[in-house]
Amino acid sequence: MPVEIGRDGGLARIRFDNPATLNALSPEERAELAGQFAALRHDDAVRAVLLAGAGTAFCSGADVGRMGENDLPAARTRMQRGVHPLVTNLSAIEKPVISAVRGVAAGIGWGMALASDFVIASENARFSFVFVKRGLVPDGGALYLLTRHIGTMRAKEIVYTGRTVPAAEALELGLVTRVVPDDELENATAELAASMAEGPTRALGFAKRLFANATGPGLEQYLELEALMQPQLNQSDDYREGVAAFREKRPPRFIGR
Ligand SMILES: CC(C)(COP(=O)(O)OP(=O)(O)OC[C@H]1O[C@@H](n2cnc3c(N)ncnc32)[C@H](O)[C@@H]1OP(=O)(O)O)[C@@H](O)C(=O)NCCC(=O)NCCSC(=O)/C=C1/CC=CC=CO1
Repeated sequence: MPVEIGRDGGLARIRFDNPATLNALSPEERAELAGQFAALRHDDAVRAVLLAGAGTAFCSGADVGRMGENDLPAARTRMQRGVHPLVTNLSAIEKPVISAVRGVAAGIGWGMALASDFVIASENARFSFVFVKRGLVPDGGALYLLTRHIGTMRAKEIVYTGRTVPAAEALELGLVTRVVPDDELENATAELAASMAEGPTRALGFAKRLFANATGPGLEQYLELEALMQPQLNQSDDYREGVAAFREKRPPRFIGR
């Protein structure tokens, strides 16, 4: 199973486990994960959640090998049923969620980390919204979350270039909670997760809901707009080229439509 679920007292652990693709997620795995997030939300025995990746990466986002084209209605349905529940169900877990990021966190992989309450990164962690390189906009609420964390000006530079943000810069920007040496990542996150799992779960959950409503309109409203745009890009020549370029291991040659 490429997504592993484990329990340790009040702590639920989720591990993305497909190291050959840097833990990319297929559509089926995204659906499975969204279901797991919904279950964790309603499980009173769960008091904190830890997300991590197997091997050298956190998660490289959607499996590009599985990225194809859909007609407009199908692409919209896929966004609303297959991508958005991942981030809405994760954000709706009213318990502390901790992401332990080693190596790559890209695309929806970074989106899930951004939707967490704590991001503990190892010194080799690197974050990127590669969407622009595939001719797409960031989805799963990534742009919304990034803007809330660092403001529009800095978010635009990261989104428009699709560049990689190394751990040290992510810390400076306020995109991660802490950076630790690689060999301390497990201990640092286990300690934090254990203390959160022993916390006043209800108060922490309410604080989380207040944070979600502290600035601007809600994530769900934003996602409606996203679901109008990404399906249109899914039909474009530049999307086709972006996916082909990744598969053929060459830079994309975009034509602007
Ligand atoms: C920048 C990278 C993340 C890391 O680069 P690097 O460290 O040089 O590692 P690579 O050599 O490129 O990768 C090692 C192997 O893993 C395979 N791989 C990596 N990422 C993926 C992936 N996402 N899907 C499938 N396979 C992947 C890679 O091919 C290598 O395998 P081989 O050794 O056999 O060749 C870089 O890897 C990279 O850019 N990866 C792709 C990132 C990406 O485009 N993610 C998807 C973004 S879109 C998204 O997340 C979500 C959605 C939701 C659904 C629908 C539509 C859009 O978006």
